Amino acid sequence: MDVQPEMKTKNPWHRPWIICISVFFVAGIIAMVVVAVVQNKPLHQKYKYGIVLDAGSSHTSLYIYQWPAEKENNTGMVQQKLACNVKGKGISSYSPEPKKAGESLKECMDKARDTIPNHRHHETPVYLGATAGMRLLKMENDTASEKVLESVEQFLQTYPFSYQGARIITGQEEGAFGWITVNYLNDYLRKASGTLGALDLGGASTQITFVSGQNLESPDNSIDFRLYGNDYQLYTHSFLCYGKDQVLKLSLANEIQSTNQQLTDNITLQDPCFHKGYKATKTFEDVFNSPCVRGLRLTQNKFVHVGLGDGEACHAAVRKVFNDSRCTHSTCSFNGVFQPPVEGKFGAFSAFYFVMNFLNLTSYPLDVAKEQLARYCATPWNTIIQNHPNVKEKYLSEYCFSGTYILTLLEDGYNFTSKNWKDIEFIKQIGDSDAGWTLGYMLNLTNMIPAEVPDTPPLPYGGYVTLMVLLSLMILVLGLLACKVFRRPTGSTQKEII
Ligand SMILES: Nc1ccn([C@@H]2O[C@H](COP(=O)(O)OP(=O)(O)OP(=O)(O)O)[C@@H](O)[C@H]2O)c(=O)n1
Ligand SMILES: [Ca+2]
Repeated sequence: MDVQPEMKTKNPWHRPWIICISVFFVAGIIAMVVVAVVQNKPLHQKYKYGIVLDAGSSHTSLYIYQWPAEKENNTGMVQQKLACNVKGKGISSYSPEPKKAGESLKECMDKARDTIPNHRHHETPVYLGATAGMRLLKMENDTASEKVLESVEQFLQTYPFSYQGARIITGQEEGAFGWITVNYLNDYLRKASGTLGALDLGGASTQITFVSGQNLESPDNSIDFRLYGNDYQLYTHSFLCYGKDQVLKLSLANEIQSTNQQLTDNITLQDPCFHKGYKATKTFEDVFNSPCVRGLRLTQNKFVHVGLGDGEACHAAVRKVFNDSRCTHSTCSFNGVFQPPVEGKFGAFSAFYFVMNFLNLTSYPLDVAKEQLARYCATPWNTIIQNHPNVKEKYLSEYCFSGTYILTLLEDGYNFTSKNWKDIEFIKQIGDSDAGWTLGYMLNLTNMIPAEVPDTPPLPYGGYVTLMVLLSLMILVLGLLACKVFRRPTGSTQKEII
């Protein structure tokens, strides 16, 4: 019968306050675990947005960028959400009817309005930057370029976004922001170890930008940045008129002028850069209607453009668009422009990529690329059309010329060699974002690339919560163990009870 008092003393759960404390302990732990799980669960992200329109010489593209709202100042957070190609030609082509320049953007702007959540519209900045096509129009006709810009300005302001301006960006900006884009997307800016040079080829201009350890002899070619605590001295140059469409005009004009034929109707231009069997009637105006092409201003007269398909002769013809004379610096690229020797790795994008990718030449050594291109140029026009039934004939006819121009520009112009050719990577996108100047432009204008490294807590938030829960669990277990040890009845007390 004396068993009963012994049981009562040994089982602590019969004491209400112990039950109470235990319930609170367990509830506390459950609460902590729930908080940790909820906090660490990927949040339903709230994004902010920015829109940049790239008004290029050949066409306009609209880009929507997005980034997590609460991580505005963190690095590497901005991504491309949407790219929309505006139908038709570039805005500079609307100079005879400027009103239509603005309206041409409607489809893509409507798409932007539908893509970005309504409650973000009013705070979403919209920028339009125009490049070489508008630079040329401004040179030719300042009033016409103002009217085109006014037209796009007025049109963009009819949308509910935060309009931030439409302007012609400089060649230096185009080069530098392209460099920022590719280095931001590769996450090279926070690391002090190496950056990626940027090569951009458009329809009307081309840019080369890289970090050079050399003394930059010409101030026009030098840009300094301090980004994430690192200083960069960039070499950059933009060659107006050396985009692939303008160079084609330059080259045709050279060839026409060297035929020594009377420039009347129906002269024949035998062109090594077009395929054998290619024949088209073109007007002199098509060739001479640009401020890049000096000399003749013949209007309605026509010529017959006939292909010869001779890669070597094409290379010789393309070389003539570079003027190698008079370099007043220690080293030059071409046309007397200062350029230190190329250094490090390069990303080559826009038409560098479109053309080299079409020709399947993105991953060969220079010598092999030259051989393959010569073979492509020698392929008869009929075969080319049969092999690419879905490519517009105008574009198809120009790839031999464009490929030859790209190899010539890189080797003879920028002085790449077969040794450092492998340092050029032909890229379209990095992750899901297109390589180009637009992202860098927006990052700069929204102050999203700080000069100094932003202060960050030593632990990420999720890690912090997990650590706190683990520590609490450990303290709890230790507490319970301690309770058990201290409450274990000693032999003498047991005896007393018995
Ligand atoms: N898929 C594509 C897209 C474009 N192009 C050609 O590539 C050239 C350059 O295109 P792009 O880089 O878009 O030039 P723009 O930005 O319009 O010109 P710029 O930068 O000189 O203002 C143009 O001749 C265009 O016809 C191409 O061959 N294949
Ligand atoms: Ca461009």
